[in-house]
Amino acid sequence: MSERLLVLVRHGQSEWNLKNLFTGWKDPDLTELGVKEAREAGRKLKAQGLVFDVAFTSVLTRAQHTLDLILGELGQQGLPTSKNLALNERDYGDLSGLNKDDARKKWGEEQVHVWRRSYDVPPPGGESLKDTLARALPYYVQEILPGVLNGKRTLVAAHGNSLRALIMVLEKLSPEGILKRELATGVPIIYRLNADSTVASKLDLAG
Ligand SMILES: O=C(O)[C@@H](CO)OP(=O)(O)O
Repeated sequence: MSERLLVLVRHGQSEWNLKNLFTGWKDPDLTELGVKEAREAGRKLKAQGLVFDVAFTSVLTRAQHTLDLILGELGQQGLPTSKNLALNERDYGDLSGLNKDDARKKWGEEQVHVWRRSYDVPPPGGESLKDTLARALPYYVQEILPGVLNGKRTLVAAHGNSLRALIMVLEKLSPEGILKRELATGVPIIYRLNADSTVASKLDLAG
């Protein structure tokens, strides 16, 4: 049976993660720690004996830089890679660039939590997770999943919320279930899929 391998990894810490700013479609690069996290992710995947046939990422620097660093650790620079806006972080609209603690003071903890983690409530001028899923899921189903089911060992380096959208589908999470799901920066999650595209196994390389 061919290995239906799909690895998801959120980018390493970005300059705006460090400054606690809503980022969305803004395009900061990785911090030094983010670079280290990305390299460590590559080392962990290499230690698992993994080799990839194809990679996917967003059009944002922090995800592309993370992917490059991971592939460097794997000795797989130049791996065929698709870069697409469909995998971009959720657009935080009017909140982009604002400090998250300042936002909590202005609008309250609960409202900010709803904007950050709920399924269908968008931040002002931005995308809800549902909106993000509406662009990420078709891309996953049409561009990523067919290769995985045909045995192409696949690596996806993207963002906290675009990956939460995919994980909601992969792990069949409800809107309540996805509410409390967080993705650490630079921590690969290794999925192996069944022939019917459901999850056979999941390994989170945290710690
Ligand atoms: O600001 C953002 O774009 C995201 C990811 O960094 O933040 P949050 O985790 O609050 O959705």
